[in-house]
Amino acid sequence: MQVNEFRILVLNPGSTSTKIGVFDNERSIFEKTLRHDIDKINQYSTIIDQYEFRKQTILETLDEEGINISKLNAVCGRGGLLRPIEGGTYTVNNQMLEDLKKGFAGQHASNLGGIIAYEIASGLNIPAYIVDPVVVDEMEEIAKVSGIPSIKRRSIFHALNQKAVARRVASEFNKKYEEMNLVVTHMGGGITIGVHKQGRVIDVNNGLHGDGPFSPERAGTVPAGDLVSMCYSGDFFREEMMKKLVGQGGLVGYLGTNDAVEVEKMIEAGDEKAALIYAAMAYQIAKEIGCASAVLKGKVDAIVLTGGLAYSKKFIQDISSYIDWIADVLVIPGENELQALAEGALRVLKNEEKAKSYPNTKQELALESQF
Ligand SMILES: Nc1ncnc2c1ncn2[C@@H]1O[C@H](COP(=O)(O)OP(=O)(O)OP(=O)(O)O)[C@@H](O)[C@H]1O
Ligand SMILES: CCCC(=O)O
Repeated sequence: MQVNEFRILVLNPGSTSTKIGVFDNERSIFEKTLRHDIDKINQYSTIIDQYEFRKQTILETLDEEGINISKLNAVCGRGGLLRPIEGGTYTVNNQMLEDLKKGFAGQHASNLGGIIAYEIASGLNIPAYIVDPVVVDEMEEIAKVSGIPSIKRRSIFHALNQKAVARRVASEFNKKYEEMNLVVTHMGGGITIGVHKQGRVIDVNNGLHGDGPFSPERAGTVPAGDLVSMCYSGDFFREEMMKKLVGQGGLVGYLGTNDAVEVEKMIEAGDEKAALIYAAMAYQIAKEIGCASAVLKGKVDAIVLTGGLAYSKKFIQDISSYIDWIADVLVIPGENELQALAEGALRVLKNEEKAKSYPNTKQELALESQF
């Protein structure tokens, strides 16, 4: 390593895997997806209980790969369901650890990111960070009004990938992220459409709890009156209703799979129901992009499509046919979350940005968990 080069370990825990990477500055020198046996995962009653097992698996893998962790300068994990905070790189502190452990805004595998990063980093006396967790909240007040006074719209979305992709697009335009107006659509297991106005995501659908287009495994917005009737029908427990929204909604609910590749095979084989549902998912995404463009009053520099579904030419064509009159449509398939974590930590290590302290404000600290 040269002077001014920083070695960063990055960790992105997902529901059945943990993606890890080691970066020398922006350059990846090692990346691996550690797949966890589903029976092993199911032995633990909560996500937090998986902490020791996942940490050991990471450390053993680094050892097997001959990566000497004493050479690390920082560890950076994907942040989880914390209090709503603005985007950026945060130092993992005691309040954050407490909120991640109890799941301040719910249980999510990414809650483990900050905890494991902290545990590895503190043993090495180096800093631990998280970057752009799913609860990044830069929404304007007007966007939070729901129509029922006791319900506030919430910002839960693919902040890490959306912001990384938006920065990349800005640099392709030779501009700063803060100079661009972008509509960024992440299309994975969940789907979120963010209105990026000059470096802030001023409106976005809550991709986790039933809002926006339906997705491979989530229901998105559904007719509210019918949902209330189902809840009170006596036919379903609360957990069953929640699963209809997250896990068993969307493509899973209609077609029994969350795999869009599989759905495209069904369509090629002449399955008309699959064709209708897949077309409806593209239609709902396009409608949401239209809404996001209205928030920007039509001043949209580009529409960006990213996430796993962006690998599908058919799906991209279908969405584009509704929205390409609004602005150029840029396609950046997949997600680059490990790179984004490394870059977030690096901006701080190089003193280009100051690490933020969690929580940022007294109002954030005063919030009470609803979970
Ligand atoms: N080549 C492809 N063509 C069509 N669909 C694809 C292709 N590759 C991946 N997908 C689909 O993308 C979806 C998964 O996307 P992704 O991997 O971004 O999700 P995830 O990481 O599990 O969830 P999330 O992005 O919400 O965190 C699946 O429906 C998968 O079938
Ligand atoms: C919407 C938050 C990220 C996810 O899909 O789990």
